[in-house]
Amino acid sequence: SEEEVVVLNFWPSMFGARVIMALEEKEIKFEYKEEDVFGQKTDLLLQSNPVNKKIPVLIHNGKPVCESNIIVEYIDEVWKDDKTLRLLPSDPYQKSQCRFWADLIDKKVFDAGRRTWTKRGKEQEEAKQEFIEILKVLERELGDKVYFGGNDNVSMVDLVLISYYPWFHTWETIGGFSVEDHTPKLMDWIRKCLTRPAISKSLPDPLKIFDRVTQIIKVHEFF
Ligand SMILES: N[C@@H](CCC(=O)N[C@@H](CSO)C(=O)NCC(=O)O)C(=O)O
Repeated sequence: SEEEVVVLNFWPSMFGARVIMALEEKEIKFEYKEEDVFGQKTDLLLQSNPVNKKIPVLIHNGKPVCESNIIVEYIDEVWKDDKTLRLLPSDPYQKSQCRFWADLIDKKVFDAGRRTWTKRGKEQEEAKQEFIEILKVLERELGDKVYFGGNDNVSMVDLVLISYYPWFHTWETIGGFSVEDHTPKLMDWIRKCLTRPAISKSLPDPLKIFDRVTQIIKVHEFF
């Protein structure tokens, strides 16, 4: 087809991963462009996202879309026919709940997770507790469903939360805890998501992330 879809990404990014997973789950062809966001940003990135200068950016027929969850909704709206997976419900109320959980995850999981490796002592302990607490809230929300999106397919909420999974190993190792111990049913959901090729092939390798973080800690002498 004449559609041109380009994604500007940075391989460890949970925000970029959910955009890639959305494209893969909906079987949309796209061109992947890696950005060295903490080094030299390309002119394409600076022109495509002049306000925040961040990845991910989706460029659809030359038009840039920024902010990961806005990109996922755009993808869901633009590519929708009866044989394409829908990532958000069409019912306004159900859609509002989907947005609520995606927003909560990006507020809480990102912040607490990051502090499990950037803080030490009491602050690290607090971050660990917060992280485990939000996972428990999410495990309760999942309940007996297979996915957050229901029993047969993933939704935007599943993609947003699973996009953090590659970071769990780092947070558990540095933080000294195990997600499995606290939220076994959420671990089952993770394993279920990872059986989906569109998800497993789009997520960065947890060990590569761990290596990168340990390098950052050494270089910045965080502690
Ligand atoms: N709210 C945005 C966050 C994107 C972001 O932080 N991108 C980071 C890389 S991943 O951590 C980024 O591009 N940072 C470059 C910079 O801050 O200059 C979204 O959801 O898309």
